[in-house]
Amino acid sequence: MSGFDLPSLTASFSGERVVGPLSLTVKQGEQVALVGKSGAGKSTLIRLIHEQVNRNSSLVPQELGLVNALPVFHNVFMGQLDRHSVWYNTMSLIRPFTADKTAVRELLADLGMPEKLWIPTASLSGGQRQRVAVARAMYRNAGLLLADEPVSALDGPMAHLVMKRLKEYFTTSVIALHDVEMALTYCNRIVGIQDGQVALDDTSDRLTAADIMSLY
Ligand SMILES: Nc1ncnc2c1ncn2[C@@H]1O[C@H](COP(=O)(O)OP(=O)(O)OP(=O)(O)O)[C@@H](O)[C@H]1O
Repeated sequence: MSGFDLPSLTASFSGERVVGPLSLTVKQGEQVALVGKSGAGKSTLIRLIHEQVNRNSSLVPQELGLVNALPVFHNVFMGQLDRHSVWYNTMSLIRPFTADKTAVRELLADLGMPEKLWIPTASLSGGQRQRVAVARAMYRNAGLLLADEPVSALDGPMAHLVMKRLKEYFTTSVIALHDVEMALTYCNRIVGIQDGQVALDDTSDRLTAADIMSLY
């Protein structure tokens, strides 16, 4: 499964509705940017989608979810933990297999940080940590990418490199983005969220930055 059809998405905190009720259908091949002002409900919506599709997605959460005590290799390898036996995962913790080391090193090279394979994750910069979370999602290689501001800590050229890689790697995606130009460049559909509801839904080629800015 890479697309999804979720008819009834809602989320509340302390009895207050912050998302929905709304329905969202994403077809295979759609690369969807979720846009909207801070607090509109984008992260909550990504969490709701992830709860429903779970194992069938590669997730880049805003808070990254890295294990600081482990080197970069192991954090990226975690993307495939549920695909291996307990024995294989334990062996990989102690002495990783060559095929996995090669695959993870190649992913890191694609993201501009090949030399960081054995570096403790705690010692990385914010932008490097964000790319480790992106590499973990790529290593998982599920049909659907769910990403919450995956390039927010990266400088311009690096942000473009990572968005390009994500676009090449995942044919179907839902990505929360603050950068409107980035959304129009790397996604073929724009879904605008306002007060927890869908306020805009169109293909990128029919929208301008000004159309999207009306949400802010
Ligand atoms: N754990 C929580 N407890 C209480 N309220 C929450 C919680 N998480 C989110 N909210 C509320 O839900 C609403 C939507 O938040 P959400 O994080 O989904 O917005 P967002 O569009 O992703 O914002 P941003 O662009 O700043 O990340 C906000 O009003 C927020 O305060």
